[in-house]
Amino acid sequence: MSAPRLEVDAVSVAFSGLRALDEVSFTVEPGTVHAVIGPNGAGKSSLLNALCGIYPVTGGRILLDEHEVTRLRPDRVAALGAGRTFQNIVVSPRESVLDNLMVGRHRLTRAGLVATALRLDRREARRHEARVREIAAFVGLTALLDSTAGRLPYGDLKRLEFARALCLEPRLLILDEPVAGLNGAESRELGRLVVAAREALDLTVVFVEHDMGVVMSIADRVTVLDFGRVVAEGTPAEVRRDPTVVSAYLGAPDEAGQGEERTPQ
Ligand SMILES: Nc1ncnc2c1ncn2[C@@H]1O[C@H](COP(=O)(O)OP(=O)(O)OP(=O)(O)O)[C@@H](O)[C@H]1O
Repeated sequence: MSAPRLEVDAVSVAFSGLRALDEVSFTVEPGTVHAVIGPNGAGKSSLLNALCGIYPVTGGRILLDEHEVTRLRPDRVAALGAGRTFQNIVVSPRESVLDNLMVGRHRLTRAGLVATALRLDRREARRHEARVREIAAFVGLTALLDSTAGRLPYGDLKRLEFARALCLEPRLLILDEPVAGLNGAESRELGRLVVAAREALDLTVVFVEHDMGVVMSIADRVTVLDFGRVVAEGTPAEVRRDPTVVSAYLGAPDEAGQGEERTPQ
């Protein structure tokens, strides 16, 4: 299975009168890394939740290749190959890193989560564990596989979440603020891993991120949201120069040169 094309066509999401997304359209070409940026409350998380079937879409269409996923339940969207991480880390703190990653495999097991919980057929379990170990090595978690997830430093937890999304064997990888809270070196490393995963696993990637350094260095294209609408789209260089983006989001440097924008790396 190859990297899919994602088409978001005039998608709206509303909460009791509030339009979190207002006819948002953009296309993510197969095998590309696409960033969604915008100020707080712009609708970025609502967009990811709409893509995954978590938030009901009130208008428009979402297509993953030829499949319309607009009104599918989250498990059906996942079955078509969408795997994601969340803004707030969601791991089982008392379980080991390995067990947290094995849970990421449940979509791929014959009977789903119940079988995972009840213990898989031995041979199938060994096959899944071997794959999980490969992914852990790819993300640099091998030495931590037996560690209790709840005791990991924040940077390792973020990598665990990323690895768990990869364990779903997604074709479309959706990341909500993958580097939030990480220091510069950790952010660059995770950014590098996203690009490496895209290449090694033939993925299409959509991510929301506030760290402009990472956005500018790993995204092929960027969609900018403000008040639930697309205000700009283009390559990182184009978006960076767009006057609407500079005033709405990046922040023009003030007279003392203390603008909000973070320097791309
Ligand atoms: N479940 C919900 N119920 C009601 N309103 C919601 C819900 N989720 C989001 N909203 C509203 O929709 C708008 C967009 O929120 P959203 O979380 O998508 O923005 P965001 O761009 O992800 O912000 P941030 O960068 O702070 O995460 C906001 O006004 C928010 O209050």
